[in-house]
Amino acid sequence: MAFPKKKLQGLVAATITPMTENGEINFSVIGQYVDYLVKEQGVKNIFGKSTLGMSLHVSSSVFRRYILPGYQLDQVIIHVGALSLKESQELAQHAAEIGADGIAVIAPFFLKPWTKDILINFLKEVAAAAPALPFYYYHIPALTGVKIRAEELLDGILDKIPTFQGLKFSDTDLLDFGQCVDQNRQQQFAFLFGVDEQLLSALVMGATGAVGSTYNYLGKKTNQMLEAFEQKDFSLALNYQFCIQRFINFVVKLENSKLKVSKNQRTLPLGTTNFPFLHREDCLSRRTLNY
Ligand SMILES: CC(=O)N[C@@H]([C@@H](O)[C@H](O)[C@H](O)CO)[C@@H](O)CC(=O)C(=O)O
Repeated sequence: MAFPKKKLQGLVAATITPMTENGEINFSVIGQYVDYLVKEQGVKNIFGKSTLGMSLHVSSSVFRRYILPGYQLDQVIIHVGALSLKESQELAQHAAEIGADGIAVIAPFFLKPWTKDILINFLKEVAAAAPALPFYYYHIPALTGVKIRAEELLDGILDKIPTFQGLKFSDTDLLDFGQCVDQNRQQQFAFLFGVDEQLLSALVMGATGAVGSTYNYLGKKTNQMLEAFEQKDFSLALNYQFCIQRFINFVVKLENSKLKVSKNQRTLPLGTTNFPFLHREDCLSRRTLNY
């Protein structure tokens, strides 16, 4: 069985994909990006080929850059979900070759698995293509349209996928999430929550970490919330969560207004902007972060 160097916990940033003006991947800023995450946001794990970073469109070879020695990242998890099993297996093998610390897979979303067994068999085949890598199931039903409950999927999962290491749960169904934790207390699974504005509720339900887009720019603030929670200062933790909620609401409105572009304006594809660097100062105004 594969075990990670250490259990994946704390914050994991879903990576953006830095682009040049010409729409090419901007490899030259990746070092700076990682430095910024580690030193300014206190985030030491990344989730590559994320939903935020246009997962299915970005070549996994980009992530070779993040694994270079000297980058101070604890773990690099690479999402290897794809529409075909073969492609997903190739991505899994590639992730192993480039030295990733784990792989994650979403449910195929075009020809969807309609039972738990079909989904498990798909995941099992992908996991088997990288048998030395910890495997995470990426549950994001709103985007895949696959509504199989995570709790059902996790039932007996180690018999099928011995490398199973945890769940990335990007859904607001806290009952399902809580049941996953409750029914797997004997296991050392990582329970990584993926709805950043609800993280505090998930911590109460037993989340061991979080994967999300906002840790690119709210990592520091969210780490303060984790610290307050750890210290059992729940009132302070709640203040942080509300502050984070207000901020995300502000960013979503800002992004929506940017998407309303006229016919002649050019816009970058979703998730490929250099947003955290461009707007950080504007967004971190006292008004929005006042808690
Ligand atoms: C639907 C979606 O993109 N959810 C985000 C959240 O981090 C989300 O952006 C955040 O909670 C703000 O709504 C993550 O769960 C997704 C993620 O980790 C990824 O990009 O792979």
